[in-house]
Amino acid sequence: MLYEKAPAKINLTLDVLHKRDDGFHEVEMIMTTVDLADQVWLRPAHDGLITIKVSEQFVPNDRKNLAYQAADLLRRQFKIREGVEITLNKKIPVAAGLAGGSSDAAATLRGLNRLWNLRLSVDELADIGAKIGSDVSFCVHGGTALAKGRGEKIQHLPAPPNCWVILAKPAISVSTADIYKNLDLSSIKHPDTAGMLDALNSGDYNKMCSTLGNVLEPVTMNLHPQVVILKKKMEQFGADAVLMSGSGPTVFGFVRQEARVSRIYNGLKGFCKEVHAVRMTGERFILD
Ligand SMILES: C[C@](O)(CO)[C@H](O)COP(=O)(O)OP(=O)(O)OC[C@H]1O[C@@H](n2ccc(N)nc2=O)[C@H](O)[C@@H]1O
Ligand SMILES: Nc1ncnc2c1ncn2[C@@H]1O[C@H](COP(=O)(O)OP(=O)(O)OP(=O)(O)O)[C@@H](O)[C@H]1O
Repeated sequence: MLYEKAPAKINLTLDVLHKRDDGFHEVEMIMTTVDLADQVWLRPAHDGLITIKVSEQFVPNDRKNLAYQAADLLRRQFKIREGVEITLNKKIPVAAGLAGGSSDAAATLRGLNRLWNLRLSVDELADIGAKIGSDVSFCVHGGTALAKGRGEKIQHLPAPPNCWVILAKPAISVSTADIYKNLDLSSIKHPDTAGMLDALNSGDYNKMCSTLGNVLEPVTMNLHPQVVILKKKMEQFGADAVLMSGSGPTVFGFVRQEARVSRIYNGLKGFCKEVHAVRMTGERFILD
């Protein structure tokens, strides 16, 4: 049996440049992995079938699961006869804007590359991942990156300055497609992507805090006022900067002072079930 870690991501920036002819949006976003991760186990199956066992009741255990799609794609492309039993221990909140499903798919690609001895590079795996979902390429690489195109064009960046990240997910589910559909391209307030790149290149914590921005945040907030309330609470409890990740509804806050972490965490726990205090790992997956 083989193990792979599947970490969550957060968006430090998310900008939409325009809508493309294929219906997707051209994005420019800076993402980084955090140390909240699903656990993925892969066991060879000699019956030639792909099966999914998943700890979370609301996550599909059939071909709708992105990890299934990852295995299926690799099997077809490389004409593999063997099957695989994929066990997912979900730790990342589902439908949260944290790329949980995408990261499971990415971990499955990395793991099967080893299990089936395919000798593919990270870039090759990321290209295959792009066929499954826009976030999968980034999740194959991990670390910190600027993603362009649909999200699949990756440029690596230095890890963010060290701090705590408090994640809080309100008890609602958000459909990414719905949020993009409700985005009004004529009224976008673009985030300062260049400023965030400077902040990362110079390791400037305050600049990172002041250049956080996500054009999907007002869209999700408009549909789900709980996100507005959560962001305000996190600011009131003392986070240095707060933003919604991806299409939401998870909100994250940066904190440098250790003493404030438990205050914010405990304060949020009072009315929000899913709260995590994590760190940005900057950990990139490099295959040998
Ligand atoms: C919001 C983000 O998570 C930020 O990282 C991503 O942009 C979305 O990534 P994802 O969930 O992997 O998205 P996909 O599964 O590829 O697409 C879900 C839906 O979101 C919309 N979508 C997604 C990505 C993109 N660049 N433009 C889009 O318009 C499309 O309607 C698509 O049908
Ligand atoms: N392995 C998986 N883990 C979680 N959800 C999955 C998985 N495979 C498919 N799904 C489906 O995908 C939906 C979105 O789940 P996911 O946790 O990936 O969302 P997300 O965090 O918003 O992702 P993203 O940030 O990439 O948009 C779920 O409601 C579920 O039905």
